Amino acid sequence: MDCSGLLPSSRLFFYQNSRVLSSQLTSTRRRTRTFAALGGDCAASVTKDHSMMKIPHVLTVAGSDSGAGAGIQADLKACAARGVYCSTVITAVTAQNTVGVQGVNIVPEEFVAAQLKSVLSDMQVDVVKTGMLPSIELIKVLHQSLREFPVPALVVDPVMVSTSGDVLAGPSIVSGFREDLLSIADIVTPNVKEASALLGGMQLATVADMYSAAKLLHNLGPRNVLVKGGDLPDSSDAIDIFFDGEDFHELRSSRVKTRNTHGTGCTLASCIAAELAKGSSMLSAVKVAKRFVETALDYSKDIVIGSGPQGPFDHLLRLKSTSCHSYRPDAFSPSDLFLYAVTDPSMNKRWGRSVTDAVKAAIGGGATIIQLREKDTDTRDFLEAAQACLEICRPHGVPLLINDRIDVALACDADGVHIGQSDMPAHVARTLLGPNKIIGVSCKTPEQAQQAWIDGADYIGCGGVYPTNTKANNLTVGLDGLKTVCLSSKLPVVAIGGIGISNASAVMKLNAPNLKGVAVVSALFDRECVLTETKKLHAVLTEAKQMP
Ligand SMILES: Cc1ncc(COP(=O)(O)OP(=O)(O)O)c(N)n1
Ligand SMILES: Cc1nc(C(=O)O)sc1CCOP(=O)(O)O
Ligand SMILES: [Mg+2]
Repeated sequence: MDCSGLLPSSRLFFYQNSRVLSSQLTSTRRRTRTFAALGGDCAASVTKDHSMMKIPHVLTVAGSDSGAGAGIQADLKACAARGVYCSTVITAVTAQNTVGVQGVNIVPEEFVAAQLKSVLSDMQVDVVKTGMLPSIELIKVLHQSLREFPVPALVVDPVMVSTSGDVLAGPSIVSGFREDLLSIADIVTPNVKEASALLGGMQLATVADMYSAAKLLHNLGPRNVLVKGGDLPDSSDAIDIFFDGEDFHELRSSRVKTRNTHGTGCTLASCIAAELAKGSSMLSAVKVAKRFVETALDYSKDIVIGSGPQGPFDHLLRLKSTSCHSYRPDAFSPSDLFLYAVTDPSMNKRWGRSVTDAVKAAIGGGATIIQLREKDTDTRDFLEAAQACLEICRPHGVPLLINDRIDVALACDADGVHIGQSDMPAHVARTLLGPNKIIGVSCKTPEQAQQAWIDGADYIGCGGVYPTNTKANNLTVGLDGLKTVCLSSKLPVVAIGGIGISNASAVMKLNAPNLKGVAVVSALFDRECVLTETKKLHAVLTEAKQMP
């Protein structure tokens, strides 16, 4: 639904420009990849043809953290890690370390206005991201500057309290956010405490409360809302609720056990801004950002900086990792394996649907990853189908993998491949695909699982858990075989073979280590309504996951 007719004029400007942004930046995105591959800033300076090269640009309007874990410093590092240029407007200078905040010096309004003018009047900013805005007056200054120099998108991180519990903006700031910023924000990213403050003290104790808060916050005007549940007690996952005004998405990542969480909120919002600047859809930007934070926290969980209770983490891990198991920023999150839909051309033909309709319906029902297993399809048709399916998957942030055909994956820039023991060896696929693509390998034994890990795979598919008619002469390993492989695997595992609504729960309740989800073909695609069957399977898996 297009509601732009109902919006105040300044908001209309943001909307129109946001729409332009993604198409404008499609070509920029490709250049960004080359830019990153060549090694960041140097690539720009060695460009020989001097043709105009627009680099995605985020302006952060936030406070300085002397300890450099959060604030402006986190934003700069996050944008650098995501390959995006970042300019800075400093609203306050804090004396801060891993113990807490020792002092705050607010920058005078006129000087914040001067910084905003300097950047916005000269540079082509794609996204403004806000952090610490310590007074209502500063919010008004920002609002006025954005009227004068409109930008394509605005990410509002409503910072009020630091991770150490120190107050960075008083309660009166809430009215500033509500009156001047939320109505022009493309996304607002409060944690539960901030969401509660923005909603007048509403109690937020459960995931259900987060859903209600997301809806209520959306009513205040932002185009999208992300309520972050990292502070909710009693949850093994970090659960965030994303709401775009029509659909909710429950986004999960594993909760990393570490003291080094200072600056996660700033980093997440900056990553969202960076991905938007590169041309991503909002949901995809949020998913990539969440994955980046999870990976950076995991990478940094044991580092020691400072002696206080809240340490910073390391944003620039990518520059330091060299092994084939090193961090790959755009790759893969194990939670993607939750509901893995694998297509089959003969089944889709039997039910009179195209592969694109099948993929659309599977995603609509909650599939978290798609594999195109188009056996016996002509290469040209396979490539066309893959390109069309990528257009469907990308806006939803759902990875698309290609079965067997590395050439097809390379040709359409798919997110990765799934290969078996008689396909190309995984280490060769890794060499061909590079570090940023997802590689899954079929394994029936612990030895194969070990080899997949050595070869640089991202996950393994283990089956057949039950007998199947979909793959001829397939060896059934059973639940016991699955458990044995899961116990030995260093990689996340997805179970496959004869799995459907009636037995998915039994598979998940094995509670085998590393088992992240189920992969299914016939239970989704050899049915009349893919959407209904996917929704049913999603519900079964969600319930099984919640069982102790
Ligand atoms: C998720 C997943 N697991 C296993 C397979 C089987 O792959 P492979 O052994 O290469 O057999 P084919 O699918 O190529 O017949 C899979 N496709 N996906
Ligand atoms: C493609 C495939 N691989 C398997 C393995 O055991 O590695 S079983 C399988 C077919 C899975 O189809 P369905 O969900 O219809 O049983
Ligand atoms: Mg294969």
